Amino acid sequence: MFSLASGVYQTYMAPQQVNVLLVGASSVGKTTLLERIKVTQFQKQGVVVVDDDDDDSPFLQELYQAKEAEEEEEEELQMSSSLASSLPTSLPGRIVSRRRVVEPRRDESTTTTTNNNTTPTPRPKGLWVCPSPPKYQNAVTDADEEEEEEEDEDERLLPETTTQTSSLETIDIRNNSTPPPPTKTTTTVSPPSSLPQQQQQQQQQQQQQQQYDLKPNSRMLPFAKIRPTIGMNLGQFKNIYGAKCHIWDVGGRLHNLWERYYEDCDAVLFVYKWEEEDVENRNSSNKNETKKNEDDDDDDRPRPPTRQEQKVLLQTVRQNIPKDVPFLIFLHSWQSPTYERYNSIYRSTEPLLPTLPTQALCVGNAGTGQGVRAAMEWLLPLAKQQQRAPDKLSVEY
Ligand SMILES: Nc1nc2c(ncn2[C@@H]2O[C@H](COP(=O)(O)OP(=O)(O)OP(=O)(O)O)[C@@H](O)[C@H]2O)c(=O)[nH]1
Ligand SMILES: [Mg+2]
Repeated sequence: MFSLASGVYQTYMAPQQVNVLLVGASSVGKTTLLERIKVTQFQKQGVVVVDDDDDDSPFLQELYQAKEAEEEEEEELQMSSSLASSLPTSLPGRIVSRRRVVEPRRDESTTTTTNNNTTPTPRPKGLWVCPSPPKYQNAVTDADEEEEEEEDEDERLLPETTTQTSSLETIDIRNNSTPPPPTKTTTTVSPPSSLPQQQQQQQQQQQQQQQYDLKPNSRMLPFAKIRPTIGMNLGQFKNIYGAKCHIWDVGGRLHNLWERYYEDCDAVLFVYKWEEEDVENRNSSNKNETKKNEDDDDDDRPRPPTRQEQKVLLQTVRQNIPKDVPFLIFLHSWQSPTYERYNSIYRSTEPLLPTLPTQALCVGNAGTGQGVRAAMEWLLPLAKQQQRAPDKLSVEY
């Protein structure tokens, strides 16, 4: 009888569970992103579903307006560099996705070109640069949001001076043949004293920057407490966009074990660290200094990955994930991505741009939370939808 009742509950009433695989090269900020997600305020229910055919939907009108405004600002920027200071310094997040495809209206693109003898920024054909709705632009202050796991909450509210160590549940996957549920827990957190003081101060300053979509009374784990992942960190969330969500943050150095998760995941969040200058150039031009920094640093992190290394990893994961599984690339920019830099980011990352409706690209910053909510808002509802009707979006354009 009990099993019958539980079966009925599981089938009709229990929230859908979505397993998200969080991968990317070593030290690109995956665990930091997971920590940020823990303190981000999400909605419990699904979000507005964008109907691409409905030109009159308020969401699309908002997009058109945002695009017009953006192009006007681009023109002004080109005309006078002094105007740059009046632009917003940062945006909460943008998503490029084949799913929200709207061809630009002809009249819009022509107005931009005629007035100024300047060519508008080329956009990849059929792609939309989608800004987050304005309601996300300020940190959310709703007080009625229930918390997730109680234990998570306790950890976040610990005072900064606490000596308590573990806040990340890490699972050693090297000898396990299957992913969760967790079988072994180890600690990845160590006291911040192992980092040089100057570095700690810099990281603290970084974290004191504006925070986006932070849950009331929450504070993110300091960077200094985030250690390299040897195994897998499991993030469990009771309700994000109406789904029970498990996030599997698998360490970058164990990338040959990622494949164990491919079959069981419902969505992939690939973190790609974006920097103006490729690490490869920086390393070769400044080898001595890098060596010195490595010696100073007690952290046992490998050197940051080059663009090429990240692309190879990305390609490998993409090839092995079924096309109907939502795949979001989180372009992690450690400097808060500013308004003016978005276009250069998109241009220099063309190979990362989505080719399927189930793929998207989002620029963000795990340190400040910029873009994090937008990313999850795209990923989770789509993963839920795909679980129900897997073939709906898997057709190639
Ligand atoms: N300034 C800044 N530093 C960051 C940010 N995200 C991560 N970091 C730093 O980068 C370090 C590495 O980040 P992790 O989140 O551990 O990277 P990871 O991808 O999980 O690395 P592995 O576990 O080795 O695969 C952190 O300890 C932070 O010091 C960010 O948004 N801004
Ligand atoms: Mg990690």
